Amino acid sequence: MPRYAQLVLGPAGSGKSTYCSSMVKHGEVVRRTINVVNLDPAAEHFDYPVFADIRELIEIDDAMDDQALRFGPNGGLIFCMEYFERNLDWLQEQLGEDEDDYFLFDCPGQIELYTHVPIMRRLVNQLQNWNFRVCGVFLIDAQFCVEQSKFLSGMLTALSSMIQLEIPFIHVLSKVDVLSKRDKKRLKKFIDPDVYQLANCELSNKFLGRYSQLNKAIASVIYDYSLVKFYTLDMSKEDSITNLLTEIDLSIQYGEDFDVKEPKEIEANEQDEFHDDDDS
Ligand SMILES: Nc1nc2c(ncn2[C@@H]2O[C@H](COP(=O)(O)OP(=O)(O)OP(=O)(O)O)[C@@H](O)[C@H]2O)c(=O)[nH]1
Ligand SMILES: [Mg+2]
Repeated sequence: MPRYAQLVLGPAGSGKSTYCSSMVKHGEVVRRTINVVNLDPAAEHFDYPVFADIRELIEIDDAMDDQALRFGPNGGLIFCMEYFERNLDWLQEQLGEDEDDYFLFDCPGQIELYTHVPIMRRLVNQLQNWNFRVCGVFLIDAQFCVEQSKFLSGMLTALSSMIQLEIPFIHVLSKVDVLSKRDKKRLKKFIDPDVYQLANCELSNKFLGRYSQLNKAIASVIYDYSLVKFYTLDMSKEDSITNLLTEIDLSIQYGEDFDVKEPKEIEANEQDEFHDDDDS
């Protein structure tokens, strides 16, 4: 039986850890076990029950306090992730070998990990060797959408991660509950955006107008990768979480391998329950 993994990605503060804890809570409601692994050596706070924590292997202070290394926060984080990459047997030990496990990996927000540093790609390869079906869930703070150029830059980061990791991706606009009614209406044009229209919309802005060729080129790259589908996540609505999890499960064919109960099996179970009721 395959195992299932979501790499929860996105810029710092986009809502990755909050997403993980809301998925765990949702799992409890629908009686599904969803485990979370913290992969952020610099994490200070999260409120989900952590199944495995990279900080038991190495944490950011180990790198930054070392007088010989003399790292700053970003260099220290990359150092920690390189150390993690050399010690993936630690992760294997933590994950165990149970079948049809479902894990969320709460990843660091540093962009370097998704542009040119190969660590996350190696992690994906290793998880796939351990029989995991892996997808990327990329969060962009919906408040980014107030300005098209910010939104386009968020999309480029998502595109870079897609190219780097070569796994199915679900793109999420997070923190929708924070938006005003007006901004929620404006959001519609970002869910299935006409990227060309977006790229051109700032021509009026004198400064940005000079970059119209660049914006058009960015738009065509994004369009070619059919990146433009976004899902919204409004934490205040249970069905928003349900719908998003359904899309993600589809992208990793979660549940396709469960043995479908034959009708007679279901009937027999119902009979048993029926008799049990009689005996009680
Ligand atoms: N209103 C609202 N606030 C949110 C939501 N998701 C996250 N936040 C807030 O946004 C801030 C950052 O959320 P985190 O979940 O820590 O973001 P993160 O991506 O894990 O951040 P890093 O680990 O630093 O990269 C916190 O103050 C959260 O309470 C949301 O859906 N709605
Ligand atoms: Mg976090």
